[in-house]
Amino acid sequence: MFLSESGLRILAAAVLVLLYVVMCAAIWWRERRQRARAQHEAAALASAREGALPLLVAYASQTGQAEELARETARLLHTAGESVHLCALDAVDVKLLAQTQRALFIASTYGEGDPPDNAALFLAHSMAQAQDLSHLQYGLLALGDRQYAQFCGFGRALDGWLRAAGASPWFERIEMDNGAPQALTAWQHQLTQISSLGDMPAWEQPVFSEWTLAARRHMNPGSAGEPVFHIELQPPATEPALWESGDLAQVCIPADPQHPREYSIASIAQDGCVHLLMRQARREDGSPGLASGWLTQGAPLGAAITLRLRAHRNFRLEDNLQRPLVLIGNGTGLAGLRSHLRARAAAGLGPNWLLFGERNAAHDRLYGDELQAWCEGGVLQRLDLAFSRDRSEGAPRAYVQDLLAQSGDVLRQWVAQGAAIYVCGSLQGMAQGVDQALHAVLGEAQMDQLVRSGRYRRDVY
Ligand SMILES: Cc1cc2nc3c(=O)[nH]c(=O)nc-3n(C[C@H](O)[C@H](O)[C@H](O)COP(=O)(O)O)c2cc1C
Repeated sequence: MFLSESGLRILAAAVLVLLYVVMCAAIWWRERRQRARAQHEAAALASAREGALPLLVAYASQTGQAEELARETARLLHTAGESVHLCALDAVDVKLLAQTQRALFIASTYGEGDPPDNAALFLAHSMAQAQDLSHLQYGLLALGDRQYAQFCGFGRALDGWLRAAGASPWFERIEMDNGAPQALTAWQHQLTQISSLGDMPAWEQPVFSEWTLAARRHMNPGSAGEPVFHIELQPPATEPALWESGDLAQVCIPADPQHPREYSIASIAQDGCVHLLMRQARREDGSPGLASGWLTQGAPLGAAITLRLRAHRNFRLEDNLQRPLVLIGNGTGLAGLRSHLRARAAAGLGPNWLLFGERNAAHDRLYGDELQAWCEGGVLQRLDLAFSRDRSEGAPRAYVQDLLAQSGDVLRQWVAQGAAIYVCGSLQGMAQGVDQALHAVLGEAQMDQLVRSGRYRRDVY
């Protein structure tokens, strides 16, 4: 039996609608399962030792390393029979501290000795006042990198504040330089001392697997900046590769396997492979950077890449899924924003507004066709681009933060309608400037409220 042309069209439309319904149902089902799992985890952690005051495990984490260590710490203590309260430092206030007798803090440092975003309010409010914490015993693991002048700056400040408030450290602050395993061993040792509940179960090591370098495309030929590449990595056939938009990929490179590099994922799980947007870094002698040089140039197509997906909860959509989104970034920061836009396009969610900055329109329109198609298809309700080097003689350079200042009224409207703001890209220059512009347009109180409610999220480096 043959169908007429209109019959075929109806059939094709019906199949499309069916596929769409199945995809929506799958997304809904996955979210339901994730929510149930999170509730179950929280209830299980809290109920381990009925009656005992829970041990507080609080993390200050920007890209999730401290958070990951805090989760593993909480899991171990819980398995050892402790009742544990796990949360971000911003969720800790004076009242909670007054009721807490034992606490573990795991805190990283950002900017130049600054706290991560999810500890900024704690610093501004709780740490700004003197408190009596003489009832509190605590342990502290500070994460940092000795290449920065203010090594473990925030962890040290937190430790100093706790001591000044009369809290008693169980042990001297442990400082972890760039993920050094010795610090982790010292931390694990201290945990066995604190819990005094018998042997601690083994710490779960992160598991890497072998992915395949499947494609690589030069994105900005002729650019005044360093070359940028779109890279596709195929998961191993044996493993389902699941991640959420906003998550990170950790890559181990052969020349430096002890220090995995982290990149924002530019694709979504439905794409079937991880996309990265990577700029080739240059060393002082002009040679390509160790990791970016290998991934953008050294490794041949088909090469095995040792990779692990890492949840980046601070930058996921989570509760903001149904909200309007304002996405702001520059350069390769488009990666994290693109994953959100692809997720929004797949789920048919909006409205979305992208503000993006690069150097020259002629060479640096990263994913330009895709952005154009999203504008035409309605995925992007608004697209504002700032090309800093395309300026008329004598005019000042315009950056993405300047676009924000120009669109103040529109931004205020979007936020009034419940929008969440996501920023991805370089901290120096872009994210700091954007933060100042947002404060100028929206005001302190509104920004405080956005941070508190998880509507201002950043993946900045
Ligand atoms: C933009 C940026 C700024 C940083 N600034 C500092 C710093 O001032 N002092 C420091 O010790 N570490 C600094 N670090 C290193 C982080 O603290 C370190 O990578 C940490 O492991 C990150 O943990 P997290 O993923 O929990 O945020 C910085 C890292 C980045 C990307």
